[in-house]
Amino acid sequence: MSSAFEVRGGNRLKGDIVPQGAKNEALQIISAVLLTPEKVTISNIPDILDVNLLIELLADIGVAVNRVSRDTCEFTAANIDMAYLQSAEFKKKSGRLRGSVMIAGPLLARYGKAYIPKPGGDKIGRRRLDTHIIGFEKLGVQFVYDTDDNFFRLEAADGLKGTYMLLDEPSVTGTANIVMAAVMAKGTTTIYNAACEPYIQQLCKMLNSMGANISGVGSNLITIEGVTSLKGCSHAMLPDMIEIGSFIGLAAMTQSEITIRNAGVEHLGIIPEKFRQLGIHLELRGNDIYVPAQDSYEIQTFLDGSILTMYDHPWPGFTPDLLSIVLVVATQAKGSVMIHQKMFESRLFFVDKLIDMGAQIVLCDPHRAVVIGLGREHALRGITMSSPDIRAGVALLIAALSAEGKSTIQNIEQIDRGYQYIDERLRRLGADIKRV
Ligand SMILES: CC(=O)N[C@H]1[C@@H](OP(=O)(O)OP(=O)(O)OC[C@H]2O[C@@H](n3ccc(=O)[nH]c3=O)[C@H](O)[C@@H]2O)O[C@H](CO)[C@@H](O)[C@@H]1O
Ligand SMILES: C=C(OP(=O)(O)O)C(=O)O
Repeated sequence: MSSAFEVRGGNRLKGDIVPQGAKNEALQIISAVLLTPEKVTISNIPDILDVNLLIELLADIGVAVNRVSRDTCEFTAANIDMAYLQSAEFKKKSGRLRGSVMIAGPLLARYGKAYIPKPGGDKIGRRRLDTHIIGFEKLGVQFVYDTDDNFFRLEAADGLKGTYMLLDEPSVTGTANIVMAAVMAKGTTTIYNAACEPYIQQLCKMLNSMGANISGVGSNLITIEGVTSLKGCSHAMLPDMIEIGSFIGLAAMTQSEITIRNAGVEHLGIIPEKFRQLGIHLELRGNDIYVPAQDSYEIQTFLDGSILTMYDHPWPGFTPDLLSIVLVVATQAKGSVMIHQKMFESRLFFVDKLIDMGAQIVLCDPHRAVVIGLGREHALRGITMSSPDIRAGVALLIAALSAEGKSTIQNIEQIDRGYQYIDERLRRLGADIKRV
């Protein structure tokens, strides 16, 4: 696969686009197939690098994988090769994605043992696993951590026992991991300060359909009554809300009229409102989102007239994964906004590329950037740049599509990790983009 996008900016795009199945839901759901020896059928799976890698990893461990169609897979985890989990190959492959960390919870539930090599994912700041490990410990797991290769060996010698726990922070993958570990623990597990975003809700819904007994779904207090075994099920992934937010931003930035079909609007929480705060018009039409072509958009101020701040917060707050998109869209707005990325400390450095393109941004510190919108007084100019992480990569792509002239975006594996056939789908909307 080639590794750069060549983009000629300035085209107004037009048409319909259907979001892919959600990447971050898929990573949880596909890990959960390890909880049963029975067949689990999963549909609306996005065809993206991270998800394909996780599927490959499961196949390596011994899960029978039958790809029924491009977006549907049957998984049967009847025989698991626990020895493989200590191999150099497993460590290497796991290190290529974040989601690999979530195979630990199900393995602990089923076999009382698991191994976590240093996970991959975006290099966007420290990404500690304390919430996962401390949660497992509370369930009766002992661990040994090898600092040389960042390898956790986990074992519940006396089995897992339900308990009350108050999480240090509402970690998304941490909550998923602990829930999966607890579904077959003895007795009742109560998790307070749990993450409660739609993907966690989807995971709990799936586990309940497999025979688990989870209540409090959608809240930050999850109660799990342990059961002895789980059975197979079918599950369909929600549309990817981060992709949906990216398309809203793309439409506004390129002055395009785009309809995002089957957007799962009831699961989007505060996302549409955040784009409206940037002055972007969008209409929810049934399950679709219609974004009209807009010559300009004006960032709102707070009620007292002071400059708007947009910051990330655990669900139902605004996801950190859309702050890079909001930031790039603000560069062509009228008005100013402070972007405050509270969760990750290295996610805003990509603004230097936007500044090179002509955007007016002050990076105050690693967490905060002030964007002074150009109000379309002049266009950004195309440059050659490299994509540092998945969302910054797409933010740069959006900038390039709106810019004057040619841009080259290198390191697009970062974008391919999370956006399915993105060049092909954007071309269908009229974008001038090719892989080189
Ligand atoms: C595979 C997957 O699903 N990845 C997502 C998941 O990562 P992941 O589950 O790894 O992220 P966590 O929820 O654990 O936390 C993300 C970061 O935010 C910090 N933190 C978290 C909660 C909090 O209240 N305060 C705080 O500072 C954590 O210390 C950590 O550095 O959730 C993140 C937060 O939505 C998203 O960016 C990732 O795309
Ligand atoms: C940070 C992200 O992904 P990961 O957790 O897989 O690195 C993301 O999806 O924006």
